Formats: sequence, structure tokens, C-alpha cells
Amino acid sequence: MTQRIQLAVNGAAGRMGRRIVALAAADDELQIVAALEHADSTLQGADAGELAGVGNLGIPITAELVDRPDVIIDFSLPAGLLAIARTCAERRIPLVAATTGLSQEERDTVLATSQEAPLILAPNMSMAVNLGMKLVGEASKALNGRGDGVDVEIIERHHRFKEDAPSGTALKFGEIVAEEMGQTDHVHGRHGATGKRPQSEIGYHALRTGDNVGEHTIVFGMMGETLEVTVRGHTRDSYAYGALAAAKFLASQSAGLYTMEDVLGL
Ligand SMILES: NC(=O)C1=CN([C@@H]2O[C@H](COP(=O)(O)OP(=O)(O)OC[C@H]3O[C@@H](n4cnc5c(N)ncnc54)[C@H](OP(=O)(O)O)[C@@H]3O)[C@@H](O)[C@H]2O)C=CC1
Ligand SMILES: O=C(O)C1=N[C@H](C(=O)O)C[C@H](O)C1
Repeated sequence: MTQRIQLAVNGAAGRMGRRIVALAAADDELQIVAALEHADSTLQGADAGELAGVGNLGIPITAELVDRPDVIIDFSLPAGLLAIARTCAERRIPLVAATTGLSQEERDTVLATSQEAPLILAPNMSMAVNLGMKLVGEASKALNGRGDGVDVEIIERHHRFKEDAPSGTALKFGEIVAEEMGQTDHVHGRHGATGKRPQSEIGYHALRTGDNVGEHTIVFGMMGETLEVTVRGHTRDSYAYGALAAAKFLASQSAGLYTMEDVLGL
């Protein structure tokens, strides 16, 4: 029998961490070897499988990574990602980094990990969202320079518990559009006497309602017609399956920066 890929999960007691634990526990190619949380977590010592609803796995939530797993998946907070990225660089452990809400400086710090270890840093691991990014890139290229102008607005909806806005995915969509169309002003919501809308803007609108697991709509508004690209998550497993695929991909790579396009073959 081939050796299973030994997986550690950072943020293992969170909404995403629990889905990663549950799906990895049912995956013949993976073995969960560590479930990490910050030292102050009230869930220290609890069994990761029990928390994830898949029964006792004999893997307690802990703050310390004792052994060297083949790969780590992180869904935590910026501070948690920065700490685990440091560990991955020191021990040359492949890292799938999914946490959003990083400052530019934090992002650069995490990206530097790729000099020592294989790294994917992606705001969204879902197949549909990553395909949506390709489609939005194509649309932006095709619409660039259109005579009567194209107004791009990005609307995202997430659950009430989300701690960052706009979503990392919305920002990435904006980056993709701006790369093709050249908008330089990124505007977050509008209020008051805004004046006419300049073509140099991309507008971002973050809705926070109930238990929404994530929706993104990219609006290309023109004179006479509108094109919209929408991606809707139905469950968190859309992200979790992508993260597990990324972990399997990354476990056998050498140090460097990889993308979800590499993983998904897009
Ligand atoms: N790339 C992608 O595809 C996706 C990315 N995300 C991103 O993943 C992140 C987590 O989302 P979600 O699971 O919903 O959030 P949760 O708040 O449910 O989970 C985060 C977990 O990380 C824990 N944590 C906090 N600080 C640390 C630390 N220093 N070290 C280790 N663990 C820590 C939290 O503990 P405590 O609750 O005690 O603070 C919590 O258990 C967010 O940034 C979100 O935007 C989410 C979905 C998809
Ligand atoms: O916090 C979430 O839930 C999500 N966060 C990610 C983001 O900020 O883009 C990805 C997904 O939309 C779910």
C-alpha cells in the first residue's frame, strides 16, 4: 500500500478547519497527523474528529507542531497564518495558505515562505471560483477599450461571522480586471455626493448576512447592456475539496510558489 500523505491542519477547530478534518478523514490518500489552534483556544485538547462530527480520530487540538507533516493546510486568521508560515519556512514544510484579510506586508511575508518550501497562497480554493476568475479575465480583455466605457463593480455576500471585508476573492477578482482594463481606483461602497462615476474606478460592495458561505458577482455595466459573472458557493466543501487537492499536489513539489490553476489544471 502506498504511504498516505501526512496532513496537519491549522485553524482545525474553525468552520473551514472542521470541514478539512472531516473530508481528509474520509480520504484514503490522506492521514491527519496534527490539528492546530492558537494556545488560548478553549478547545485545546478536544479531539479534532469529534469537533468535525466524524467521531474520535485520536488527534487532539494542540498549539505545538511536534513532528514534520508532509503538508499543512491553513484556514485561520492572519496571525495564525504568519506563525505557521514561519514554521513551514524553517522546517521546509509545504503550505496551503487559504486565510484572507492579510495586509500587503503580511502577504509579502507569507509569500517569502516559497523560497524555502512549496507554497500556495490563494483567497479561494473552489474550482468554480477559479474558473470564474479565468472567465472574468477573458471578459475584461475583450471589453477593454470599449468606446462608451465599461463600469466594473464587484458584489460579494458572506456570513455574518466573516472578519474581513471585502473578501480576499473579491479583491483578487478586482486585481484580475484591473490588470486587463487598467482601473487605478478601488472604491469600497459609496455614500453621499459622489459625483459622476469615473472609468478609473472598480467598486466593491460587501454584504454580510446570515450563514451565506460565499457569493461573488462581477458586473460589467455598459451603455445598453450588462454582463455579470456570478459564482455561488453552496457549502464550504467547495473550498475544502480544493484545499485537499492543493495539499496532495503540493506535498510532492519542491520549494516555490504554485497556484490553484496548477492544481486544478485550468
Ligand atoms: N481560500 C479559501 O478558499 C477560503 C478562505 N477562507 C478564509 O479562511 C479563514 C478562516 O475562515 P473560517 O474557517 O470561516 O474562520 P473561523 O473563525 O471559523 O476559523 C478560524 C480558526 O482559526 C483559529 N485561530 C485564530 N487564531 C489562530 C492562530 N494564531 N493559530 C491557529 N489558529 C487560529 C480560530 O480560533 P478562535 O475561534 O478561537 O479565534 C478558529 O478556530 C478566513 O480568513 C477566511 O476568509 C474561508 C473559506 C475559503
Ligand atoms: O470567510 C469566508 O467564508 C470566505 N472567505 C474567502 C474570501 O475572503 O475570499 C473565500 C470564500 O469566499 C469564503
